Amino acid sequence: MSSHHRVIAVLGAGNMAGALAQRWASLDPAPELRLTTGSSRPAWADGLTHVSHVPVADVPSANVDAVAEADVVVLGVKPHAIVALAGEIADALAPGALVVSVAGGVRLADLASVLPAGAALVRTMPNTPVAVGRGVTAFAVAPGAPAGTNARVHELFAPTGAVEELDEDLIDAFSAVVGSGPAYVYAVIEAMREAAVSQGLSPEQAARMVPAMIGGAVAYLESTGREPGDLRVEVTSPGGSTAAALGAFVEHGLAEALAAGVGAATARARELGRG
Ligand SMILES: NC(=O)C1=CN([C@@H]2O[C@H](COP(=O)(O)OP(=O)(O)OC[C@H]3O[C@@H](n4cnc5c(N)ncnc54)[C@H](OP(=O)(O)O)[C@@H]3O)[C@@H](O)[C@H]2O)C=CC1
Ligand SMILES: O=C(O)[C@@H]1CCC=N1
Repeated sequence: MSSHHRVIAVLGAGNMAGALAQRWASLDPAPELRLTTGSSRPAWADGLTHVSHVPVADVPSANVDAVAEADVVVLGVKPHAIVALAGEIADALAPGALVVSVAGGVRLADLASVLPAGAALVRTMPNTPVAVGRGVTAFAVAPGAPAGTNARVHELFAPTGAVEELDEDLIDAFSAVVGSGPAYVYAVIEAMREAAVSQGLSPEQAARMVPAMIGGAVAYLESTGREPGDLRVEVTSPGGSTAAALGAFVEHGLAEALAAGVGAATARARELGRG
């Protein structure tokens, strides 16, 4: 990480922004990280000398204090609270500070309206695997942001996994697939574990085997570059046991269920953005 990002303030270091902060805290050299929360304590930061934490319940000016001379300011609170938070810290921002929203649904124009004109503002949609450097993040840069803002975002997010610029109008759809996606995968893992146990495997065996199977399937897909449909056919002997399972998936509407879920998430993100 270059000298551009020496001090990172993470305001609202909860599940998502805290996952980003954990990744940045693990870098060598690590930036100085200043975390704020409402009242909760991010236990992962205990004992890390380059990470400070102040809850606003203890120090009402914690957000404004954390922003002073910060190179990057991450706004990590819930969508309904983010515009007020941006307004709260607007006057305290260092000139040129990169302001990063992670809020679902909330549009750049709404954030820009409370920040200094020409602020280096970006809207991002990360996912929680950023904590281990395997996230997938999309971002859109505010129209009035300085040239070079895009490169700063790439540099900041490079250690967290994949990152790509996306038209702001597509970020809600990206959120519904990739931002929320880890939850879908964990729901599948939970259901597969239950199914395994109902067929007689022990809970411990299922807990070990199911994630290893999913990791292996994804690694095989990625390392061969083959199409998932092709790899599916490779497993599915005509008239065999996999075909029986895939037939049951069609009968029970697996593809329709996934499409309905992604549609519902996109619609809900748009609603959240409207407040
Ligand atoms: N979870 C995810 O996978 C993803 C979430 N997002 C977005 O991230 C944002 C946060 O979601 P998530 O991390 O899940 O929620 P969390 O509740 O875990 O995080 C919100 C954080 O904000 C803190 N907070 C509340 N009020 C203030 C305040 N006035 N000043 C400073 N901090 C405050 C909370 O502290 P306390 O708990 O003590 O009140 C908490 O640490 C949302 O906008 C969401 O859309 C985006 C992508 C993925
Ligand atoms: O559930 C949410 O609203 C957020 C956005 C994407 C993932 N979590």
